[in-house]
Amino acid sequence: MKKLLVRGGSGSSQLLVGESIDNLIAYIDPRRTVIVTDTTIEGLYRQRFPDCPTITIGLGEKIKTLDTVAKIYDQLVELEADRSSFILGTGGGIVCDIAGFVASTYMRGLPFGFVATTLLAQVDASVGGKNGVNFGGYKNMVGVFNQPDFVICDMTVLQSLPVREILCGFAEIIKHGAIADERMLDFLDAHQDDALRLDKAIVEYLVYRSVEIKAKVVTQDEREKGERRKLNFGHTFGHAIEKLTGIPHGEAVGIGMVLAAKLSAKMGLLHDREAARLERIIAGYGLPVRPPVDLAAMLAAIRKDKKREGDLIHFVLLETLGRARVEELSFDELQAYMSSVATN
Ligand SMILES: O=C(O)C(=O)C[C@@H](O)[C@H](O)[C@H](O)COP(=O)(O)O
Repeated sequence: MKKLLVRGGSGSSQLLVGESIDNLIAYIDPRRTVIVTDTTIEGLYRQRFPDCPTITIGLGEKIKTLDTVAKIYDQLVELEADRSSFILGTGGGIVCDIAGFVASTYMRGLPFGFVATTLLAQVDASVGGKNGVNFGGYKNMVGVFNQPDFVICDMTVLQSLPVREILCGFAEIIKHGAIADERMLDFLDAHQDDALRLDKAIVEYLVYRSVEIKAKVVTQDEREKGERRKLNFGHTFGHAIEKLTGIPHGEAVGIGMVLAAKLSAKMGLLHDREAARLERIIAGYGLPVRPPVDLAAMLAAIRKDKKREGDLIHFVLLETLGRARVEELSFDELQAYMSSVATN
């Protein structure tokens, strides 16, 4: 097991890559813990959870709402959870986002930790202290920055994931390579088959390296005033596509990264050959690369993005593979560049 640390304003978070869920008891006091999980994880791992009260929520992005949050508050009241309680979010990104938000707001905040059970949650969603829910159909519109005490990433639980879910995790891994480490892209290229069959050593390296990149950025800029914006590479188009089509987050981010790389090339930053290479890597990991909706619809959805300030949007571009930069673009500029970018 390898440990990393995220230092944030609200405290530090220990990231435990390769730790087993069977050692959970070393990190919590079961008498004070309430587990928040979903029906799939409860079915698969209930026997391995410590004996604690458990709140089980449904599945899918549609339940990531304030209604679900309110239902969890009701159950916490029922369980007489108080300020000495501890919330353990056990599941994928949706469970972690909701559980972290509930823990951060119930009685003005309880301590919490995560067991991240999907590849996407291990490399991204559970790390960095962004906890929140969707509102009005728009992604993560209501939330807080608040670090979990710990995140456990147990590699063995990944074996039970559906293929489509695993591929979504690879989208965020590729993103970390694209913004911060070209050698990681080389590695992803060279070890594609082993990575896709979840070879333990290969995947553990990719999870560790992703978390290392993310932990460094978040420690520098927890509240996303500058450097952290780069972690949103591919997410401006990605969130728009996710809202418009309902396809899974990682798939939408894969398409969003292809579009952002093409935009970077159109703006004279990234070489066309590099944009094409990134697209090839994304496609090689079984992810879609063409937007299933037209540009006008995506731009309309982007107008509601959190990164918009007036008529400007902070857009993450690539200068080269492994190096990102954030530019303020007006919607007119974005439309002008994108209308000459091939999207089919
Ligand atoms: O942690 C971050 O910061 C990120 O932007 C990582 C993203 O991959 C992640 O999906 C994040 O939750 C998106 O945040 P949002 O603020 O754009 O909703």
